Amino acid sequence: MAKAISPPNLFQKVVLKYPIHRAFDITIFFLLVSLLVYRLLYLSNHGFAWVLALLCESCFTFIWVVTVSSKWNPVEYKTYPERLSQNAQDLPPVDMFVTSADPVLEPSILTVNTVISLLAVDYPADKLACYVSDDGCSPITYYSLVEASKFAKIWVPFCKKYNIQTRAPFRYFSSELILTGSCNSLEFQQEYNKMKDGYEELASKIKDAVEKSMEWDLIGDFAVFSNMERKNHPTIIKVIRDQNDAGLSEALPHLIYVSREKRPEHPHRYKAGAMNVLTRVSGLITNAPFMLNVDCDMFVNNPQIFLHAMCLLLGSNDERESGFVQCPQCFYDGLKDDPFGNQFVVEHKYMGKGAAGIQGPFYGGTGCFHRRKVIYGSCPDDIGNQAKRLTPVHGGLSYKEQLRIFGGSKEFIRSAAHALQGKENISPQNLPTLVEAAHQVAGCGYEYGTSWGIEVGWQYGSATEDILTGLMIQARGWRSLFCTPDPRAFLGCAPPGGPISMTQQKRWATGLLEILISRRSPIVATVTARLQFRQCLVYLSFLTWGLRSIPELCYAVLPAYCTITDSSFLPKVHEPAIYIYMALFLSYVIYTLIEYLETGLSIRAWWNNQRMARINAMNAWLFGFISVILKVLRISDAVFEVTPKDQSSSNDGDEGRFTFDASLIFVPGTTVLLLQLTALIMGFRGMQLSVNDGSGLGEILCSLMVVLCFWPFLKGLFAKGKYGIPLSTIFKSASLALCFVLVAKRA
Ligand SMILES: O=c1ccn([C@@H]2O[C@H](COP(=O)(O)OP(=O)(O)O[C@H]3O[C@H](CO)[C@@H](O)[C@H](O)[C@H]3O)[C@@H](O)[C@H]2O)c(=O)[nH]1
Ligand SMILES: [Mn+2]
Repeated sequence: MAKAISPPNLFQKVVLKYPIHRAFDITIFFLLVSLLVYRLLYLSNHGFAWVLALLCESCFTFIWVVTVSSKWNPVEYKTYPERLSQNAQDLPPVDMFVTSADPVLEPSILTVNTVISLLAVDYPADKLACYVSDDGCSPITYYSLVEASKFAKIWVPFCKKYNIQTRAPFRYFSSELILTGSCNSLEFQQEYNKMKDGYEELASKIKDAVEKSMEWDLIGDFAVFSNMERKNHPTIIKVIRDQNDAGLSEALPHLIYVSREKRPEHPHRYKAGAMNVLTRVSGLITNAPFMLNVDCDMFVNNPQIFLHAMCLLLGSNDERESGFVQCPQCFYDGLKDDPFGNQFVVEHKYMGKGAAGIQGPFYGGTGCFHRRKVIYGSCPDDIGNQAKRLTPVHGGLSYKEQLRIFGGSKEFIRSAAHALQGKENISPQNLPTLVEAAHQVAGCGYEYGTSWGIEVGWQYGSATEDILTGLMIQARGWRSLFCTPDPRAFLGCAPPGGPISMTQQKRWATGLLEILISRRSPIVATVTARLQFRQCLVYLSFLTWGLRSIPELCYAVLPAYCTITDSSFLPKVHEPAIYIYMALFLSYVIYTLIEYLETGLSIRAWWNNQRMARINAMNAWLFGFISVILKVLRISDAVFEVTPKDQSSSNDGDEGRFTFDASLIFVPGTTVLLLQLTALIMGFRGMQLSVNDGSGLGEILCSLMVVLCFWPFLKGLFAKGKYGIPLSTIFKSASLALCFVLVAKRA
C-alpha cells in the first residue's frame, strides 16, 4: 500500500496509496456530472424545484471536486528521533506557549496539567521555556501555576527516572498502575505513592483556591492582582521559575506567567492577540528559534514529541519544506462511536494526510511548532518577489522600517533581528531586567501603527486566527509538515454535543468565511502569491462551510416542499435517471463506510458523523454565515466565545445524548424537522387517496432520510430538561414552518 521515496534520514516521506478510494472518487464524480447533465437537459420541462435542485447539486459537485483533490495524494512522515544528535547541546531551544482565558470555563487544574506535561518532555530542560498567557487575569491561575511548579520539581525527575509515558499527572493517576521493568521495585512503589500524594495535594489546593475565590487575601506575591478587573488591568508578568536560580540537580524549564494589559477602549484580539504578546515577551526573554503552542487543555501525550518535531524541522536540506510542523488535534476519553462527530479521526487520516501531500497541513491553532522567523514574516530564501509582497520583512531593513514593523521597543527590535538571521539567544541577561522591557511589549497600545496581526505574527480579522495565520505563511511559499507519531502527540477535551459544540462550529464557520471573503483569501493568495493551486482547493474545502449551509438547507427542505406542493425534484420511479440517484447514494454510503471501517471505527460512528455533518451544516454553519453578514453590514462583530472544557464528563450515562438550550441556533434544525413531519403526513395521505404512479415516493424517502439525520431533534421534541428542545424554540420553528407551508401552497 505504501512506498518510501526519500532516503531514510531524520524522517522519511511515505506516499500512501488508496486505489479503491480513488475508484470511488472518480465514480462519484461522474455520477454527479451525469446528474447535472440530466438536470440541464430536462430543465425546460420542470419548475422551480428542479432549478433549485440543480443549483444545490452544482454546489455539492464543487465540494466533491475540492475534497477529492485534497485527498488525492496522501503522504505520511515517519520520524527517527534516535538519529538526532545525542549531544543535547546540538538541539535548538524551543519556547512553549500555553493560552488560557477563563479559570472557570477552562478549569485551572487542566491548564496546570498541560503545563506540567510540557515541563516534563524528553528534551534538554535548559533549552525550554514555558510561557502561560492568562486572558482571565486570575490570581487562581497564577497560584495554580506556582503550586504546579513546586510539584513539577519532584514529578519531572520521577517521570524521567522511570520513563513514564503519560506525563500529565491527572491522566497518569487516572489509569491503573502497570508494574513492569524498573517500575516493579519497592523504591518505585514508594516514589509512586509520594507522587500520588503530591498530586492530590496540588489538586486539592487548586480546588480550595477556586472555592474561596471570593475571599482571596491578595497580599505578598499576589498583591498585584488586587482590584484587578478582567477587562481593564495593566500587564502582569511573573517569572515563576527561573532556570538560572535553580541548582543543576533540578533541571526544569523556565516558567513565566503573562497576563497582557487590557483596556476597554482597546481591542484585544482574543487568542491571536495573546499569541502575539507571548511571541514578543518570549522574544525578549529567551528568543528561541522554534515555538510550540498549545491550547490550555492540550497536554503532551507523547513525551518524545519535541524530538519527533525536530526530525521534521531539521531533517530537510531546504528549510522552506518545513515552515511549521503541525500535529493533528486529538482528544482523550472520546465518547464511544463519536456521537457528536467532533473527534475528526477520519478527517485527519484522509484530509490531513492529503493536504500533507500538497503544500502541507493547515495550522490548527494547537500542537504546532513554528519557526520564529516565519512568524516574524520572513520568506523562504530563494522565493521570488511575488510572495514578498505579502510581507515587509526582508534582509537589510532600515531601523526606521524595523520600528514601523515591530513596534517601538529597542530591545525587541534587536531580538527580532537576531531571530530573523536565525541566530539563537541574544546575550543571556538576567530575567528580572528583561521582564521590565517585556511589560512594554505586552501593553495594549504597543501594536498601533505596526505590522503585528497584519503582516507579522498571528493574524487578526478572523475568529479562526489559526487558519488565517497558516494560510499567510503558506502564501509566502513555505510548506508545512504533518507530525503523526505513535502514541499521539497531544490530547485535549472535545466539547460535549449540543449548545457548546454548536457555538464552536459556528465560530469556526464564521472565522473561515471571514477569511474567504477577505483580501487574504486563498484565491487571492494563489493568484498573487505563492499558495499552490491545489492547496487553495484544500482551503476552499472548509472555508466554504458557512456558504455550504445554504444549499444543505435548501436541499433538505426540497423534498418537503415538493410533497407539500405536489411537485417533484426527483426522477419518477420508472425513469432510468433514478438509477443515477441510486448509484450515487449507494456509492457514497459504501465509500464513506470504507473510510470509517478502515480507520478502525464502527458503523455507528460513521452514521453519527454523517448525521452531525448535516446538523452542523444547517444550524451552526448557517449562523456562522449570518454572523459574517452582520459583520459585513457592520451590525455586529464576531466574538471568540471560549469553549468550556470539562475535566470529567457527566456520569449520568447519557453523555452521548444531544442537549439543547433556548438559543436560536436550534431553530433551523427544528423547523426543517417539523417541515418533514408535515410533509410525511401530507404525503402518506396523498398516496392513499390517489392512484399512484410512483411520483412523490422518492421525495417521501428523502424526507425520511432527513428525519433520520435529525433524530436527536425528534427525540428533543418530546424530552424534558436539557435534553428537550425548549418550547420557545418549538414555537418559533412551528411558526416558521407554518409560514413556509402557507407560502409554498400559494405559490
Ligand atoms: O480571548 C481569548 C480566547 C481564547 N483564548 C485561548 O484560545 C484557545 C482556544 O480556545 P477554545 O475555546 O478552546 O477554542 P476551540 O474552538 O476549542 O479551539 C480551536 O479553534 C480555535 C480557533 O477558532 C483555535 O484558536 C484553537 O487553537 C483550536 O484548538 C484556548 O487555549 C483559550 O484559552 C485566549 O487565549 N484568549
Ligand atoms: Mn479547545
